[in-house]
Amino acid sequence: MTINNFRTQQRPDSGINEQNDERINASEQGTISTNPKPNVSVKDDDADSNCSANSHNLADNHTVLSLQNVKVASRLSVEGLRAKKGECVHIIGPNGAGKSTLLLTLAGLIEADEGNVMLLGKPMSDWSLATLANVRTLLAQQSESGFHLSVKEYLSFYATAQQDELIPPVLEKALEISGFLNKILTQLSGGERQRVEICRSLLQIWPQLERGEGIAFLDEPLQGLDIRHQYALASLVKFLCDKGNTLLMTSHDIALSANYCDSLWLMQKGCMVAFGKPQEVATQTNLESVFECHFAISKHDNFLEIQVCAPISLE
Ligand SMILES: Nc1ncnc2c1ncn2[C@@H]1O[C@H](COP(=O)(O)OP(=O)(O)OP(=O)(O)O)[C@@H](O)[C@H]1O
Repeated sequence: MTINNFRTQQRPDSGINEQNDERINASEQGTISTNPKPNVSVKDDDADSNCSANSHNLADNHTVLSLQNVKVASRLSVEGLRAKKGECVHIIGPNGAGKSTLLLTLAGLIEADEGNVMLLGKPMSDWSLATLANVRTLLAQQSESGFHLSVKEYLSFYATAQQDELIPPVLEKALEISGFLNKILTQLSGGERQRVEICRSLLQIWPQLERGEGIAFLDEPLQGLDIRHQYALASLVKFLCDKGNTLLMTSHDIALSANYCDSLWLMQKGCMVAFGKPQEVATQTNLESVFECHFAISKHDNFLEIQVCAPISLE
């Protein structure tokens, strides 16, 4: 298949990025074994429910995304959350906590069994996937394309005709892709590949991101990146949010997330156990309870330092 033929058919990864253009029905296996009893301090007063940080007031014009009483099979149960325009949200929690499930539900790719998910004031069920693709973008985990294309060919599917450069300068600065534009996708290293996928996902809605009207969901974008590119990506995400875009990303780097987000969402066993300002959520009590290991937290030059400070016992 030639590139031109290909272009008229579909974007090369459309089957991956939009999950075969079908919303996943939530009634699948997978269990949350027990309701978590997070011995954590959530910032709201009435936190008696095992599985709830409190609902935000959702009646706010600046709300881009919100959900209420959402349940996804036995994988996710969240009472109320919202993301405001320009907000940079990082979602943390142990493996299997429900971070990806929440992200995909908010992105409209998993249909909730119960509850309401609203995007820009409209119920998620009223959005077609085709329209959604123009409003928000998603970097899924394992979203690598296996096509025999060069990086340049691959990214050109996502660039708009109005773009002066294939890769806008700010993306190039953070992701540094131009050095391997002519390489074939399958011949890139894992981290290079991830940088291309991040670029691809942002190019998909670049005009909206430039106007400060974009919404992006990035599932573990730091995966595979070296430390400088991790922090460059965090800066890029923050930069885009400062322009008015709303970005949500999952992360396993608690320290990075706590320093680079406006709101930190902490999940455990399918539930949101705390959310809000990073220094209020990434507390020693919360982190030790959820991750079941010892943390040392300190602040230097306004930078939160968070590290595991004792070996994990295997006995
Ligand atoms: N397609 C699926 N069908 C059924 N259950 C699933 C499916 N995908 C994930 N699960 C289950 O849902 C729960 C939450 O998974 P999810 O991928 O959202 O966690 P996560 O916090 O993103 O984890 P990780 O940090 O490992 O990526 C887990 O118990 C998982 O086994």
